[in-house]
Amino acid sequence: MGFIDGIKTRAKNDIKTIVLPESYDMRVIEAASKIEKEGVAKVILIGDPEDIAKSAAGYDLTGVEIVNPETFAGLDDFIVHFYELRKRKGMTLNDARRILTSNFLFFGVMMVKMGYADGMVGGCTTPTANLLRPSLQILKTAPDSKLVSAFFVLDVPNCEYGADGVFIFSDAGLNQNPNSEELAHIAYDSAKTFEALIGKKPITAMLSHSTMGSASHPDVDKVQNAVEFAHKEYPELLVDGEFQLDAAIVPEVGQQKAPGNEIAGHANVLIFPDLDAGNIGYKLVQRLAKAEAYGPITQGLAGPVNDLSRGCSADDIVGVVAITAVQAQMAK
Ligand SMILES: CC(C)(COP(=O)(O)OP(=O)(O)OC[C@H]1O[C@@H](n2cnc3c(N)ncnc32)[C@H](O)[C@@H]1OP(=O)(O)O)[C@@H](O)C(=O)NCCC(=O)NCCS
Ligand SMILES: CC(=O)OP(=O)(O)O
Repeated sequence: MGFIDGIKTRAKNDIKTIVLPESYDMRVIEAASKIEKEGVAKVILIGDPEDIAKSAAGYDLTGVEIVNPETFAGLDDFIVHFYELRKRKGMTLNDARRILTSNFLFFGVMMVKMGYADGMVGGCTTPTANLLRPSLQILKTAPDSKLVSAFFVLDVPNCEYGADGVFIFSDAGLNQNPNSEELAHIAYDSAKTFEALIGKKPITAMLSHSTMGSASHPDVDKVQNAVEFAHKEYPELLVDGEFQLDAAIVPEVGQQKAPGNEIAGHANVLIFPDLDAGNIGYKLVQRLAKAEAYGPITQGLAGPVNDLSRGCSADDIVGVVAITAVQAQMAK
C-alpha cells in the first residue's frame, strides 16, 4: 500500500473532525465531498450556508457541517478566549470580535483550540505566513518541542532511494533561516514525525553544498555545528552530515564522498539548511519528478493545523486532511 493510502486507512479507523476554512474555493468543496464520501474525516466548512450551497451546486456535501461565524452560538466565548490569549500583545475585545468574524483562518484555529474540531487544513488561497500566524499565536508550540517547523512528505514514483521513494523534506515551509540549534531541533522533530507517519526507521541527513568538509564557508559551518549539536542533544537520533543531496540519498555517491558512513546514501529525512533550499527543493521534486507532495505539514505545534500550497489540487487537500486526522489521533 502506498504512503497516502496507508494514511487514509489509519484516518478511517478513528474518524476525526477537520475544519476547512476556505469554503469559497472550489477545490475545497470538491475535497470536502471526497473526504466525506471516502470516510477519511468529518468535515466542517466555514462560511454562509446559502453561499456555500450556491457555489457547491453539483457536489454532494451530505455529512458536511457548515458553521457561520456570524451566527455561531459559541462566538462570544471564542472572542473572550482569543482576547485573553492576545491581550498582552495589545488586542482588545473589539479587535477579537472583528478578527474572528472576518478572518475564517483565525476562526478555524479557534475551533481547534476550543475543541469543536480536531484539526484544520487551509492555505490553498492563502500565503503560508497568513495561514501559520493564527496557529502560532493561538495554539503555540507544543510542550515537548522547541519550535514549530513545517515539512513535506514527498512520494516519488519509481524511486529506489529513501523509504521506497518516500521522504520527509524539512523545513520547507516555515523557518526562513534556522540557526544550528534550530536545525538540530528540526531534525529531531522530523525524524520522530517520519517514524510516526511513515512507520519506518528515520535516517536523517543534514544537507549542504558540502560533504564532510569538502567546502569551506560560514553556511557549511552552520550545518556542521547543527550536526554536532544534534549528536550531543539527541544521541539516540540516527543523524549525520554535512552531506550534499547526492551523498545523502545515492548509496554509491555516499560511499565515494563519505566512505564508511552508515547514513550516507541511505537518508530518508532530509534537513535543508534554510527555507530557500527546502521550498525550492520540494517544488523541484514535485514538478520534475512528478512526486506527490503533501504539506506543508506542521510539527511541534500544540494542535494539528496544516497548510497547503496555493498550487494544490483537491486530491492534495484530501491527502493533507488524512495526515491531519492521523496527527489528531496521535495527539490524544
Ligand atoms: C510563520 C511566520 C509568519 C512567523 O513570523 P513572525 O514574524 O515570527 O510572525 P509573528 O511575529 O506574527 O509571530 C507570531 C507568533 O508566532 C511565534 N513564532 C514564530 N515563529 C515560530 C516558530 N518557528 N516556532 C514557534 N513559534 C513561532 C512568535 O513567537 C509569535 O508569538 P507571539 O505573538 O505569541 O509572541 C514567518 O516565519 C514566515 O513568514 N515564514 C515563512 C513562511 C513562508 O512564506 N513559507 C514559504 C511558502 S511554504
Ligand atoms: C508551501 C508553499 O510553497 O506554499 P505556496 O505555494 O502557497 O507559497
